[in-house]
Order: sequence, then C-alpha cells, then structure tokens
Amino acid sequence: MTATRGLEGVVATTSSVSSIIDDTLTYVGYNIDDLAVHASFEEVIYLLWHLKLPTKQQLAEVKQQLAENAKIPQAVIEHFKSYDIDSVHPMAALRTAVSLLGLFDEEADVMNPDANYRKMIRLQAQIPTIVTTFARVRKGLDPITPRTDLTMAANFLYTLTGEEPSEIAEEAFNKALVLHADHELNASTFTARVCVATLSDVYSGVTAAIGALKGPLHGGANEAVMKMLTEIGEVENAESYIGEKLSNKEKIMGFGHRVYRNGDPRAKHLKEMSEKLSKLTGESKWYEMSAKVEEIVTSEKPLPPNVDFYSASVYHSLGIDHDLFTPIFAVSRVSGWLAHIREQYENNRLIRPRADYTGPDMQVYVPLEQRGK
Ligand SMILES: CC(=O)SCCNC(=O)CCNC(=O)[C@H](O)C(C)(C)COP(=O)(O)OP(=O)(O)OC[C@H]1O[C@@H](n2cnc3c(N)ncnc32)[C@H](O)[C@@H]1OP(=O)(O)O
Ligand SMILES: O=C([O-])CC(=O)C(=O)O
Repeated sequence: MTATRGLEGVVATTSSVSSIIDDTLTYVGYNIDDLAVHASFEEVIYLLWHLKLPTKQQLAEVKQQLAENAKIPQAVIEHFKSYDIDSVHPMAALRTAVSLLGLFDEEADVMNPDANYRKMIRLQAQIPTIVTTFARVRKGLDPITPRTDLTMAANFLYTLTGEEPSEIAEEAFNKALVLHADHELNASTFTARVCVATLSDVYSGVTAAIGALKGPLHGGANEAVMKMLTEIGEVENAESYIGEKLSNKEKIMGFGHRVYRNGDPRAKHLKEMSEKLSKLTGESKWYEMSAKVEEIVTSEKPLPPNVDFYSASVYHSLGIDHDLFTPIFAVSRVSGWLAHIREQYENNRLIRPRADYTGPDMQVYVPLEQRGK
C-alpha cells in the first residue's frame, strides 16, 4: 500500500452536483460564468439540491420556505451572551451554534428524505442569521429578525447592519454567494460526506464541514488575505512585502489551488467586483494593492489567485468585519454541503480508506515500573 499525499488526484466518489473539468467549473452542468452573471443565490440553492433550475413557482416556494425558517432559537442568542464573545472567532462560534441548533430540532435524528430536506431548509436559512446575530451581539447591538421580503443576499447585509443594502452591494454579495456555493470535493465538502457516510445526522455533517472550512489553507484564507493586505498597507510596499515572503518560502494567501492549473474561474468575477466597489467607496487602494500583489506573485510563480483572493477586498469594501469573511463563505457553501450530504445518503457507503503504516514494528512491551522516569 502506498499513500497519495493529501489524496491528490484520487477520485473518491461520483457526484452530479458540480464539476471541475479543464479548469471549467459547472454546477449541475451550468457554467459558473453564466450563473455568476444571471443567477440569484436562491436559484443556485434550488439547482444544487434538485439538480435542475427552478420554475418561477418553484423558486417562489423555496424563497418562502427559506424566509419562513430564518429565525434562530432564542437559546442560541442567549448562548452567545454566555461566554467572552470578544475572545471567540466567529467560525468557532458558528461551528458550536450549528451543533447547538441540532439540539433544538425535533427532527435532528429523523433520517428520511423529507425530514432531511426540511433540515436542509432550516440550516440554509438559519446559518446567515447565526452569523449576523453573533456579529451584532458582540457589538452590544440587538439582533435583527430577517425580513421575508428581501433576497438572501440583501437580508444578510440588512440583518448585519440594520440598513437595506444598495443595489450594487446586494448584487456584489449575491454574486459572491453564487460563486462560493459549491466546488466538487473540496476539503469541507469531503468532510461532510465522510461524516454522514457513517449515517450520522445532517447537523453533524455541517458542523464537521464548518470545522474544515475554518482552516487558512481552505476557507480561512479570505481573512488571511485581508490580514496580508492590511500589513502591506500601501501599493508601493507590495513588492518588498511579497518578495520577502516568497524568498522565505512562505505561502501567499489567496494563491494556488489543488485542482486548477491555469487559474480559478471564479476569481475574475470577484476581481471585477472588487474594482467596481473600491472605486465606489473612494478607497481604491484595496483593489489596486490586490492587483499589484497578483502581478508580483504571478510574475514569480505559476500561482494564479483563487476564489479567496479578491473576495477579501470585495467584503472589505462592503464594510464587513474581516473575521466574518470565512463565516460568509459558510453561509454560501452550506448549500453545497447539503447537496452533497443528500447525494451521499442517496447512494451511501461508509468512507474508510487505509493508511500506509510508517511507525515502529515488533516492539516489546516494557512494564511501566521498568521504563525509567
Ligand atoms: C476556497 C479554497 O480553499 S481555495 C485555497 C485557499 N487557500 C489558500 O489560498 C492558501 C494558500 N495556498 C495554498 O496553501 C495551496 O496553494 C493550496 C492549499 C490551496 C493547495 O495546496 P497543494 O495542492 O497541496 O499544494 P502545496 O501546498 O503542496 O504546494 C505545492 C508547491 O507550490 C507552492 N505553493 C502553493 N501555494 C502557494 C502559495 N499560495 N504561495 C507560495 N507558494 C505556494 C508550495 O510552497 C509548494 O512548493 P514546493 O513544491 O517548492 O514545496
Ligand atoms: O476545491 C478546493 O479545494 C477549494 C476551493 O476552491 C473551494 O472549496 O471553493
């Protein structure tokens, strides 16, 4: 048995949800470039869960179901007030809150497809509310109940800030949600599938996935990109900052990808949005600095930007706190996790690979009292 480090190139499942072939990303066969320009996030949710685009009526129904289920239990809000909220990363809070949600769901362990679908709606609807409620509670502000007449993109920004977003802010946020929704067998989706393949419940699968998304080699990279841009500070510092990192063999956050070789097709849409928004806010330096970093990195190494790189300046321009960037990734990606969880249940087999043992062999047991200090 020989191990493939990081399972690179290993095909671990079949899936009809999304594909990456020759650097082209599709959701159920629809090119991400079309979806980014034309689709609402709600349409994408329906597409990923039903493997077809909704009719007008189906879209209206799913929107209504999501809107009606967006309120979170008061106990989750009280829970946010029960610890030192300023010392907690919102991804850790989200991971725990989603697990907690499961305790208030009478159907948490009911495993039939209809009950699972109702849980999918509840999780998709409530995760955005958890994120914005956490963000407000830690600022000493009252949580805002989501409105039933707003899109999911608008509702997120509304429940975060208390103000209805501008058209351009809603458009940018919707596009970000569409672009992050699913991505074949990425680390967090794989985690979700491994978890539910034991026939564990949907809440366990999503909680596990949030834990995997949190890391800076995956979803956590968008916050790390913003940290880097903040450290660079001004466009003219980019050259020396990046040069030093590269010569120290340090990773540049937001660059590189396990699957894409010629670039992440999502990045150009976020780059365009980043430029548009940073001009609009009069703070063009974040876009300019990002573009400069891209120019420097790509001239040194064959490492194009990934989805996390320009999403950082997009969210910053929308006035969002930097540590909420990865939770926003989860707000979108939960749609993909749930689609994969559903697919896993439909054709389940336990996921249990092998390890190539490299530890010591033929050891002789020494009694405790003979082992020295
Ligand atoms: C939504 C997402 O999850 S997108 C990815 C988000 N993560 C990041 O942006 C973090 C930065 N990027 C990375 O760490 C990597 O490119 C990953 C994790 C995305 C992909 O990793 P892998 O396919 O395992 O590549 P691996 O880490 O083995 O790197 C291969 C080589 O490229 C280099 N490399 C890869 N990414 C980078 C980077 N961002 N900056 C500098 N060098 C890099 C590595 O140092 C390594 O060089 P070596 O062969 O000389 O040792
Ligand atoms: O697919 C991956 O490895 C990471 C990624 O880009 C994503 O999850 O969107």
